Amino acid sequence: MSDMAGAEEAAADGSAARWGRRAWELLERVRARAPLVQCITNFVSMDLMANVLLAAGASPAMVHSLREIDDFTPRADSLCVNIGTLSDGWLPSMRAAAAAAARSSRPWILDPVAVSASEFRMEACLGLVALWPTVIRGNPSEIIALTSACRVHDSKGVDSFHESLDAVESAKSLAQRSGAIVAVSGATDFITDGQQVVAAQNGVAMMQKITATGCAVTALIAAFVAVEPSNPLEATSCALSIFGLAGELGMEMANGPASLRVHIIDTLHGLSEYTVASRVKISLVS
Ligand SMILES: Nc1ncnc2c1ncn2[C@@H]1O[C@H](COP(=O)(O)OP(=O)(O)O)[C@@H](O)[C@H]1O
Ligand SMILES: Cc1ncsc1CCOP(=O)(O)O
Ligand SMILES: [Mg+2]
Repeated sequence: MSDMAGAEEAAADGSAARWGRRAWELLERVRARAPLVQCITNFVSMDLMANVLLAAGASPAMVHSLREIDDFTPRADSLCVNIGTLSDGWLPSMRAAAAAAARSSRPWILDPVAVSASEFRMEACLGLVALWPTVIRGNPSEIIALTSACRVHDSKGVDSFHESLDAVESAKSLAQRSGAIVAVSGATDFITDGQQVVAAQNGVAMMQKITATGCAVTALIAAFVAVEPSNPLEATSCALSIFGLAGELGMEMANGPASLRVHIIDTLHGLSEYTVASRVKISLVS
């Protein structure tokens, strides 16, 4: 091996080791502090989202009545807003909670589920993006559609019909315009602040066959950002990688999507320092 190749490998190893330690540090912080994560989310995802947050050590609360926002949102450590089953009744709560979180300097995270499915969803999301989300996490089709503010008529609803790499430029542009960290999930998750791009490469394809895994990882990001609000780029990258790692290890015991769902929750609960430090795959792309 040449000196240069050796130095590059050492640098890559050093960076991988640093991300492994960082992911463990933030998971430990979530376990120690049990951040209260307010979730205004779709009916499909409520159970998985709450269980993923609990398994990671956070404290979920599905609180969505407009009449509770002023009392509750400023006391939560972070807020997760998910438009998966959007209705006229819930949109004012989402707006009020996002504004309350921003006012009380609490991080809040947006999941623009199926944003291109209707004019109603797109307008709602654009309005929410204007309320300064800390992070926006979507699948590639959602991030591309939201960035161009366009309705894609061959949309597949909540599932993506693009690869995550296809959405990196859109993600950068959305991050620059919104001031949010933007995360695109997929075989490789890409996370950007509009300048730097980080890749998180844990996960298994079977995770796409379980409804609400995307919603659940967005809530996990909310928990990680709650304990590391000053560096949402790193917190988001670590949350995505840890969730993917739970998927990888869970898949070793699973027979299909239903048992994988259970094993993801169990694995997340039991992750050890050694496993996280040695298996997290995060790298700076640019
Ligand atoms: N092909 C894949 N290989 C590995 N992990 C994947 C793959 N597709 C999605 N994931 C993971 O599954 C989770 C949900 O992502 P995704 O399916 O893109 O979101 P959504 O459910 O919102 O469409 C993420 O943690 C992501 O990293
Ligand atoms: C099936 C479905 N329909 C409305 S919301 C929802 C869940 C979407 O979950 P995810 O975005 O994590 O796949
Ligand atoms: Mg989704």
